[in-house]
Amino acid sequence: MKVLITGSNGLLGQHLLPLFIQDERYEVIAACRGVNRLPVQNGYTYESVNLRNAVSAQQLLEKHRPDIIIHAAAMTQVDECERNKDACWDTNVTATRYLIQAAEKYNAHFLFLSTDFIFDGLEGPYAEDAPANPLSYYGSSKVAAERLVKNSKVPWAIIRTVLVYGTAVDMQRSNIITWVKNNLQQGKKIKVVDDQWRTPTLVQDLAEGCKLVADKRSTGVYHISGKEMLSPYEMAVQTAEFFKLDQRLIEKVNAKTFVQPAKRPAKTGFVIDKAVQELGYQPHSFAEGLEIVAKEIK
Ligand SMILES: NC(=O)C1=CN([C@@H]2O[C@H](COP(=O)(O)OP(=O)(O)OC[C@H]3O[C@@H](n4cnc5c(N)ncnc54)[C@H](OP(=O)(O)O)[C@@H]3O)[C@@H](O)[C@H]2O)C=CC1
Ligand SMILES: Cc1cn([C@H]2C[C@H](O)[C@@H](COP(=O)(O)OP(=O)(O)O[C@H]3O[C@@H](C)C(=O)[C@@H](O)[C@H]3O)O2)c(=O)[nH]c1=O
Repeated sequence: MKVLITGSNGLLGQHLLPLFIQDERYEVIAACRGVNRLPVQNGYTYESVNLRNAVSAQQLLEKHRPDIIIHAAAMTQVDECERNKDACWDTNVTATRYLIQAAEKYNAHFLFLSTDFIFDGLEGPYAEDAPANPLSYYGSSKVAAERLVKNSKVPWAIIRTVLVYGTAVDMQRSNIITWVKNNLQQGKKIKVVDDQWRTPTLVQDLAEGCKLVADKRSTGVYHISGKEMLSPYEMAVQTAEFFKLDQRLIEKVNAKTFVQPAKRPAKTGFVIDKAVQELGYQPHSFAEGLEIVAKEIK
């Protein structure tokens, strides 16, 4: 069984690869732009490709004809997406369309990664059937890409997740744990909001959720996230406590004073009952997640 993982240099991609490489049922193709940044360099095929290029995307699938495509590649810097809408659309929507068109030629199973940012955050936590109403351009691009997936002719699954944390090699963007830890360790003050709510997701749990969907060839929409609802402020305090760092450096702010270029939905978070019941998905708690991340950082 051939599986293609796009965005393999990214936070999720770097944790998906080892899961599939160690499962001898799968032949793994990793695809990303630029050089392969993965620490493990054998046991799979790496393809350097810019998925915004239609011919490259087409040729990637024609060459390998993967049975399963896990499309994790995206432009994930939400504020950058607001400032550079064309790049955001080209990467998150147009590249997805190219892959779907190529997959339809031989009916590959298409697994698409999406986000809680498709919701407006007025009524979280959200189940899979909640109506989308994105506040950011990034969120809108994911709504558009989901629509392409849902209207495609291939068997598809959409995995939505929330505020992913963990470590990876050469991460292009920090995440809440590494951001809080690095700043406090350097004695820097940080302003953290206490009026946004998320169900933060350990990257290993998200990777496991994707593997469950792939193994079972499940189709439909699944919410795969952590199980606890926390504010970034609570996450920051728990991170400081865990790493024995100075909590006085954490200044509690709210959306009135803390403004980012792209509007964030206030209260998202996911109801994960469907994934638990249908897939056997079982995420770690945030405290367990901190333990796991701490072991990786050492
Ligand atoms: N992180 C989070 O909190 C959440 C993530 N998600 C979704 O999960 C998925 C994975 O996220 P995550 O791993 O954190 O994202 P990352 O930003 O860590 O990784 C995304 C990867 O996609 C690659 N990529 C971007 N543009 C292209 C392109 N044109 N051609 C080929 N590769 C490209 C990037 O390459 P390069 O390394 O060169 O930049 C990067 O390796 C994404 O679809 C994201 O929207 C959903 C909710 C939350
Ligand atoms: C940078 C920063 C963030 N925060 C809060 C805001 C937010 O709730 C949380 C994370 O903020 P960031 O801007 O780092 O991350 P953000 O862009 O909000 O993360 C999003 O990424 C995309 C890919 C997704 O799909 C979403 O699920 C979500 O994970 O931390 C602060 O309170 N203070 C700060 O200085």
